[in-house]
Formats: sequence, structure tokens, C-alpha cells
Amino acid sequence: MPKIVPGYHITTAAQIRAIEQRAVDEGATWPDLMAEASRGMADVGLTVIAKQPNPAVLVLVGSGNNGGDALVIARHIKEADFPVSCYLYKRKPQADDWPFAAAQAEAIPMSFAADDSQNQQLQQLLQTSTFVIDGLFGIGLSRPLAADVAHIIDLVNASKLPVLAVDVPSGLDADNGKIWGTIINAAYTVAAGLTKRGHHLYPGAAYVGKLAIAPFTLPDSMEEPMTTTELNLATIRSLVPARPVDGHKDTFGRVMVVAGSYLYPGAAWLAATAAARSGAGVVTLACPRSIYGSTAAHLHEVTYLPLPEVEPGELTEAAAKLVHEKLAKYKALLVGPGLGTETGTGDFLRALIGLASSKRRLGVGFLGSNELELPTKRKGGVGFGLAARPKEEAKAEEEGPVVLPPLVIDADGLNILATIEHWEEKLRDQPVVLTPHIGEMARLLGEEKIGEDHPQVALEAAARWGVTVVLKSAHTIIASPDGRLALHGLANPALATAGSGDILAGLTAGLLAQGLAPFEAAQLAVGVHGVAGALVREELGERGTIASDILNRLPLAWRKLTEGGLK
Ligand SMILES: NC(=O)C1=CN([C@@H]2O[C@H](COP(=O)(O)OP(=O)(O)OC[C@H]3O[C@@H](n4cnc5c(N)ncnc54)[C@H](OP(=O)(O)O)[C@@H]3O)[C@@H](O)[C@H]2O)[C@@H](O)CC1
Ligand SMILES: Nc1ncnc2c1ncn2[C@@H]1O[C@H](COP(=O)(O)OP(=O)(O)O)[C@@H](O)[C@H]1O
Ligand SMILES: [K+]
Repeated sequence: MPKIVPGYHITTAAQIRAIEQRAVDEGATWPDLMAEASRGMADVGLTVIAKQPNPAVLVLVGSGNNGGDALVIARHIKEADFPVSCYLYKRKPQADDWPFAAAQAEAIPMSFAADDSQNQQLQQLLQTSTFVIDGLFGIGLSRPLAADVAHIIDLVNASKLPVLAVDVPSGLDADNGKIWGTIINAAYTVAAGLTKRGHHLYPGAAYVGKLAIAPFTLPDSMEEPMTTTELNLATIRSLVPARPVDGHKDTFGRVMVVAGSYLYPGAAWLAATAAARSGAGVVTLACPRSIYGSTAAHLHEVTYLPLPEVEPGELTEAAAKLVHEKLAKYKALLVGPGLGTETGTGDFLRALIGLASSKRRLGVGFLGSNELELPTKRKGGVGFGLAARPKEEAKAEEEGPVVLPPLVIDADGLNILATIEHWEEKLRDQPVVLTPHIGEMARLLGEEKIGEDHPQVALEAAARWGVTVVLKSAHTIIASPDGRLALHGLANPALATAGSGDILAGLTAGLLAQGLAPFEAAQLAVGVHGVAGALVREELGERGTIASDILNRLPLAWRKLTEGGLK
């Protein structure tokens, strides 16, 4: 089991409590834990405070250990000879409250919210202060804020003073980024020991400001109890596959992209080009005949497989057979961007992945994965293969079993899946990545909208369906069926443009073709998509950008990732 790594592993409130408990079981005391975390938090605060001309610090203190941390921090600030005062919410002087006693022993002025019903003292303190430390609530907040403390938070925000949040900005749900009514708008947040999921998830993440981690000695015996990791630049870089100098196009894999329709030809172009720009060796675009001519006229870098339609905009089941026949050499298949959801297209998708209706029901066989279960009774079959289909099989009679390579289903592919009962039966435990945005996820789940705890939603879905799920939004969550979770919290409105998801889907398929496992391919695709988006924002800003701007920056994004140069 790997050790816990701050800056890489992300915790939930329950996990941090387990860590604290283990530390206590191994002989640490609460004062030890708090002393260490608070020292690191105070140090971050002091570097900012020391730069102010005439600093005066106001420390907001809550009733729990977050408030305890804040009191210890107040003492450090006092010891550093800066003026400091505390404002306490629901914390009564008690003999066994050692952080309170210690702060009092330093003669730090204390005001109590309980004696300040009109918040006049607070307003006065805010007027005479230059910096605020927020220790009202930490990971213990899990219900709506009471009106009195919500008002305190609103007054602090209205003061526009820079705030350093202790562990989390008060008001944030540490597990899912939800805001419990209102939230401290922090300029800095110092996490105790490890970052929490909520630091990386919106809407709360927008109030975290600059995020630092205060050192916290993890218990010796503690191995990684958590499954969530941060998809930061270091993690993204570590996933980039080697690119041998003497590689040829087949070294880097072939991708089949099934995308586009009469109304949405652009999606096919974006997804196929992104697959090509993922570093894959060859990309074939299987698109409806009605858009083949116009697409091929300006997309020259891919090969084509024109597909038959019932009429423009609607594929036929026969198109699936055509794709099946060509799949042998391909290492990844993407299906869905811009496909439309016409009845014939639905039949096509069902047949493609072996979910065809009784008329042409195919047996199922999985080749190359651990459980090989080829159909014995039926002639036809669709299954998954991690490697290309063996030659003899390719030569097998027309209706022989079809072996699908690792598969990405996106956009309308997902919308069609959502209409099929038990669609997951064919995909479970196969190398499959689904890339729903929030709306598509709701459809797949058969719900009007998804729950607020996105990591939980994604994790449960991945486990239930047995596939990797990329739940896309301003924070993208990648969940593996085995319980691993990666969070990408680098929000960037330059990416919020139509076609951006088609690019992500193309990248994911391209990386599968290069041999990455589904969870890793999905993470790297989200990562490089994010880096390209950052380059777009840096160069063009965050307004008026279009998907092809992202596409065009992919080579540079790869270069930044492999040669460094990004902070
Ligand atoms: N490695 C680490 O991470 C370490 C973490 N440590 C620190 O411990 C902090 C967690 O401390 P914690 O468990 O005492 O919870 P905390 O956030 O102070 O809040 C609980 C208090 O708030 C109250 N309350 C709750 N909801 C409320 C509401 N809506 N409206 C009003 N009141 C409400 C609740 O009261 P009650 O529910 O009992 O009414 C309770 O009194 C953590 O964030 C970090 O700073 C370090 O010291 C050690 C290393
Ligand atoms: N504010 C944002 N910050 C970061 N990424 C974003 C933001 N808005 C959208 N994205 C990303 O852009 C992509 C949009 O995908 P999607 O909604 O499927 O769009 P489309 O179907 O038009 O291509 C996703 O990868 C999503 O995570
Ligand atoms: K706080």
C-alpha cells in the first residue's frame, strides 16, 4: 500500500478523522496535532501579514477544533509582535479549553459574538484590521449555517479585507465543494496536512483562493486509506506515455472515431482531429455518408469510413457491420460525438456494442480481457479486445465474433445508451470510458438531476456500471470502478465552449490507442485538455474562444507537459 502523499492525495472529512484517530492511538495528543498544523498555517499568514505596512489581525474563532487552530494561530501572531484580537462565535471560556487559555494567557483581546447581537463590535474590529484569519468552521460543518454566523461571514466578506482560511473557508462542505448558505471569500486557504475534496470542487472551490498545505506528521503506520488523487501538473506529467524516436504510426496506435451527422458535422471533425493530436498514429473517421464529402474536403489527416444512412442524419444497423469489419487493426474506438439520436442511429449503436434488438441479436464474447466468454451457440458476437483481433479470427466467416478495442462513449452515444435498459451488461468490467457532462450523467442515471456530491455520484456509477466515468464540468471527476477517484479542479471558462467535450473524447480514445489503461487515459486526456485550455486563456483570454483554439494548442500543451515550462 502506498504512503499518503500531501499534494497528491485528497481526503474526505471522515478520512482525516481516521488519520487523526490513528495518530492519537499511536501516542500523539490533540494539542500535538493542533500545534503542528497551526504552526504551518500561522507561518503562511505571517508571510502575508509581515508585508503589510501597519498590520492588525482579526482572528475569527468557532466552537470546534477549527476555532482551536485559530486560537493557536492568534498566539503565534502575537508572539511575532503583530497586533491581534479574536472574535469568538459560540465559544465560551472553559477551563479545559487549552487553546483558549493559552491565547488568554498572552492577553490577546477577546470579543464574543454572544455579547454582540448587532455585530457592532465586529464591524469596529473589521474597520481597524488589515487581515482576517477565518477559524469559524473546518471539516466539521455539515449543515446549513445558522443565520447569526452567516451574517458574520457576510460582514467579513463585505469588508474586502484579505482573509486566510484555516483548513477550509467557513461555509464550505469539505467533502463535495457545496456551500452551506454562505462562505468566507478567502484569499488564502491553508489545509491541515492534506487537501480535502471540497478545496477542488465548485462552487466552493471558487472561494478557496491560494491553497497551501500546512505540514502534518502522518501516523507511521498509516498507509493510503483514501482513493482520491489530485490531477495536478505533476500527476498529469507522470501519465504521459513514452514516445520512442524510432516509433512508426502503428507504434502509436490506430483509433476509429464514429462521430458526426448531417446536423453536427463539426463534432466529427473536432473529435477525430483531437484523436490525431493525442499522439495516436492513425485515425479513421467513420462518419455518415451525408457529411463525408464536406468533412473530407477540409480534414486531410485522417482516413475515412463513410457509413450508410437511412436518410441524411440517420445511420442504419448495417453501418455497424461495416465498422465491425474494419476494427481488427484498431486499438481504440470512440463513438458518439455529434451522432444524433435518430432511431436508426440508436439501432446502429446497439448493434455496434452488441446490444442489438432481437432481430439481429448478437452473442457476446470478450477477447483479450481476463474473462474470455465467446459465444458458442450464436454465430455473431461482439466483445472487447485489448489487442487487435487475431488474424485467423479476422478471416472468420462474416458473422464471426467481433472484438471491440477499448471504447469511449460520449455525447449522443451516451444519450442513446440512456434509452437502453441494462446497457451496462455489455460494458461491465471492459476497458470502457464514459464521458458524460452533468446532464448526460442525469440521463444515464435516469434522474432529473444528479446529486450535489459529484465525487460520490461518479464513484457509485463507475462501480455500478463497471466502467471508468469522466464526469465533466468546471471540476472534472474521473472515477474508476475499483474506487479510485481523480479530481481536476482547474476551472477555466475558456473551455466552456461547444465542441470542447468532443475534443476531450477524441483525446481519451487516442490515449487508449497508445496503450494507456482507461483510468489513466481519461486522466491524461482531461489533463492535457486543461493545459491546452490554459494556453488558450493565456494567449487569447477567456472570452470568445472556440473549440478549435483548444485543438490548435494541443501540440504545445504536450510540449509544455514533456519539456516543462508550466508552473
Ligand atoms: N489533519 C487535520 O486535518 C487536522 C485538523 N484539525 C482542525 O480540526 C478541524 C475540525 O474540527 P472539528 O471536528 O472540531 O470541527 P469544526 O470544523 O471546528 O466545526 C465543528 C463545530 O462547529 C459547530 N457547527 C457545525 N455546523 C454548524 C452550523 N451549521 N452552525 C453553527 N455551528 C455549527 C459544531 O457544533 P455542534 O454540531 O456541536 O452544534 C462544532 O462545534 C479541522 O478543520 C482543522 O482545522 C487540526 O487541529 C488537527 C489536524
Ligand atoms: N468552466 C470550466 N472550467 C473547466 N472546464 C470546463 C468548464 N466548462 C466546461 N469545461 C470542460 O469543457 C468540456 C465541455 O464538454 P461538453 O459539455 O461535453 O461540451 P460539448 O458537448 O459541446 O463538446 C468538458 O471537458 C468540461 O469539463
Ligand atoms: K475555516
